[in-house]
Amino acid sequence: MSKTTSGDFTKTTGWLDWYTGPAKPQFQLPAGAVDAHCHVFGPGAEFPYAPERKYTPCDASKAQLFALRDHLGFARNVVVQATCHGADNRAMVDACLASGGKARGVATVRRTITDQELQQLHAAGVRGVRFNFVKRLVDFTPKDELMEIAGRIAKLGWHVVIYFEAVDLPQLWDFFTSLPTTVVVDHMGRPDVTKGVDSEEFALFLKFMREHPNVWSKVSCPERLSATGPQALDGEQAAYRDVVPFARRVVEEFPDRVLWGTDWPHPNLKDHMPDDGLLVDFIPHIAPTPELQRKLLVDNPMRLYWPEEAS
Ligand SMILES: O=C(O)/C=C(\CC(=O)C(=O)O)C(=O)O
Repeated sequence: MSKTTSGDFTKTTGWLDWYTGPAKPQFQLPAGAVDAHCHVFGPGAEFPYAPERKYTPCDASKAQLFALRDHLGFARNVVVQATCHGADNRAMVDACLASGGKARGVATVRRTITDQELQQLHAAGVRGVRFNFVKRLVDFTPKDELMEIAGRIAKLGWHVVIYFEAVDLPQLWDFFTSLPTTVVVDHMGRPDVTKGVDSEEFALFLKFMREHPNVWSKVSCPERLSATGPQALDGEQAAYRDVVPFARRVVEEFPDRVLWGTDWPHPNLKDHMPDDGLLVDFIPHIAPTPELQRKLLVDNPMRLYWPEEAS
């Protein structure tokens, strides 16, 4: 059944709604596992979508996110501000506050934010800001504004999450490598997997991580990166095989600097919507040992988002 968008909003034409009734994963997540990349959308009637947004999604509430967390076997979430909410962080903050300490957040902020507002975000559970360079999602923000924000949030012990396409890494390199914080790359910098894991493009990404110990990567979103599938649908236990070598390479070379997340509710997918239970079953293909799984799903996200509890 198609899902709705409440308030004065109409979903973008062709919008794919998140999957209803996901499978129970066959892979059993380690105790304390963190879904370190997911979003909430609205609901629009309560938390209006931003005027500058590039898409209007179906609603995806905090209650629906928490139900998915429990169903899949995660203990915690990191809720990342989605561009459809611009720099209005209220929906993400509301989810963090309602989670009883089980969610932390990544915000989008402008240079006009006051120190007091940053403190309020911190108190709500925000531990990072996201800088988005994907042109179909956001308008350009000057780098001096971003660097100024990075300097301010560094003082709070936060990190910067960056989202970009692989072809843009060379031109963004100098900016990224001068950021003063831990830097977390979304979705491995979106490699073109048809070029192969030994391509120059992916080698540059690995070099970026190798030469900069403050750079981490989310090895998430195979459903976005895959060219040949198979899709995580209909019980498929070996989905997105073309993405596995990329994520596995990153997990094995940088086991202490990787994170994983569902990316629920999967904004802007074009051809299919994955079954989130089967997406979880992707994890042992990229992190084949219990030790790698524990680092990816528990130790690393706890160190970054709940350092006061990390062992
Ligand atoms: O959810 C993601 O990570 C990826 C997105 C959406 C996004 O980043 C956003 O709207 O903020 C994408 O590739 O369209």
